[in-house]
Amino acid sequence: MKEIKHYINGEYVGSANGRLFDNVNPANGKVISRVHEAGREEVDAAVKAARAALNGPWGRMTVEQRTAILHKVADGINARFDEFLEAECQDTGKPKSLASHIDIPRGAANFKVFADLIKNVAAEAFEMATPDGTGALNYAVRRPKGVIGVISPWNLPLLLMTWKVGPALACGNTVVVKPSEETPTTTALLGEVMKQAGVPDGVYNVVHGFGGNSAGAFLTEHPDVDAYTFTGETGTGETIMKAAANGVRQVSLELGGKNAGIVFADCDMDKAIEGTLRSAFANCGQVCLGTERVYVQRPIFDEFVARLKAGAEELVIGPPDDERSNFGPLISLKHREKVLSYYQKAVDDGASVITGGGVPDMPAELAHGAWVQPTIWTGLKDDSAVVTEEIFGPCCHIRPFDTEAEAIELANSLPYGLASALWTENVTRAHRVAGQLEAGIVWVNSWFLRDLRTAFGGSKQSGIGREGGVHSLEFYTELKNICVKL
Ligand SMILES: NC(=O)C1=CN([C@@H]2O[C@H](COP(=O)(O)OP(=O)(O)OC[C@H]3O[C@@H](n4cnc5c(N)ncnc54)[C@H](O)[C@@H]3O)[C@@H](O)[C@H]2O)C=CC1
Ligand SMILES: O=C(O)/C=C/C=C(\O)C(=O)O
Repeated sequence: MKEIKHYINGEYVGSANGRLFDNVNPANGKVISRVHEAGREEVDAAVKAARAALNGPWGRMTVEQRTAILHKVADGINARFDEFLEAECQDTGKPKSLASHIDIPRGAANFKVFADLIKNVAAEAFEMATPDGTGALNYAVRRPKGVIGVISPWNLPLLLMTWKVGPALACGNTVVVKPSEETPTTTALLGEVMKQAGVPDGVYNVVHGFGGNSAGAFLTEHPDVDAYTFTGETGTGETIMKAAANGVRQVSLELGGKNAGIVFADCDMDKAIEGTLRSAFANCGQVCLGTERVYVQRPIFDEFVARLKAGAEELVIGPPDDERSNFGPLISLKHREKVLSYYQKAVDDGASVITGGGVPDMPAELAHGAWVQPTIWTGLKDDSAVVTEEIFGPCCHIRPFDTEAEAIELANSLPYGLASALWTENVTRAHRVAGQLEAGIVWVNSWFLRDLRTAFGGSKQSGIGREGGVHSLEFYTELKNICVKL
């Protein structure tokens, strides 16, 4: 059986504690590899290697040298595209048709975009008057923040890990990555690409393991990490923030959501249906930006529900290699238990199940997979847990509304504020409503349309800080002001 080891100081190493855990393909329940679980010893070695590389070859490189290497990393991912695709789809069970268009290309793009950006962002300068009349010049320079702890989730493993590692390295930092225990493979594979691209040893380190009382906690408790970037559940974000408070380390947190879609009667129905189908069901609903609450203006409510139901029932449930499949399993049987508990709760709370609500019949070879049906409900009260809590599954509740003000109030009613999707052909209404939604990202007549230069992150309990474009550079660098008396 294949073993997945830590990548520390440019070498693949096993755990001194001898502990390994299973990596399971959620499409069929088969163990695909055994993964070394890091103890404090490996985490410490990874942080030390990262510190040494920061103070050594990586820290001494010019921006041009560094960014040329990061372009080679992107090229290296593309050169081994099929290997990354296979690994990502085995770990997650997601359709290759999805991962080949989103996960793997974005893995490469995350290095290219930030390598180019760092070369083209100017820092500020201010001339000032002084009492003696000679004046002074203030100018700012950017310096790497240091050793960055990267803790990443399982839903878009390569995409979300490189979304952090790309800009962190472009800015001259070094990293210790703790990928999700569910999806260790592409993060491990990236070590080989880094080595081949000429990234000095110690710049990119990977430790595997779980969260609490394991690699995740050991990393956030390590005193020699300068900042943490995390994507995942809000509760985990709180735990990481508390650990980072020791030593006053900065955090960038992209957390949970319970995103609203608002569909006005003046929308283009075809676009609204297509976009809502993707936002509710893509990646089996395991996208933090996904829509789990859909508010539809009353005159088009029945038609919208009927058409979304028809679309959901046309999804092709199947394993990654099946070219027709556009709907894979959940990440694990454990996660399926959580999702199914909400499916049951919806029924208990009196929902009308428009479609789905259970587990699909699958052929024998997939019977042990974490399959679940795409599900749509109507008729729940606004305070049902199904409508207020992040489920992170392929499901949505649709509720009618009458006025624009009511839709805005409903959308803003929860403590989350990650993303919203708005469907209307009235451009004035689009701007008016978008401006009032309490969310870090608002899509109008689209969903998951990403320009990597834009600010990305959540408001309220959906996160702290923004990444993307110059905002990533803000987080991954320290701005130092130098004041020169002339
Ligand atoms: N992209 C997103 O917004 C994601 C949201 N979730 C949400 O979180 C729920 C639970 O899924 P999990 O995988 O358990 O998410 P999680 O937030 O616990 O895990 C994400 C990452 O954090 C690490 N982690 C967990 N506890 C930690 C700790 N105490 N210290 C340091 N690192 C820690 C995990 O090992 C993993 O690498 C899901 O049902 C979903 O609602 C999960 C994954 C991604
Ligand atoms: O496009 C991105 O950078 C991120 C997309 C999705 C997430 O952040 C998520 O699902 O957590």
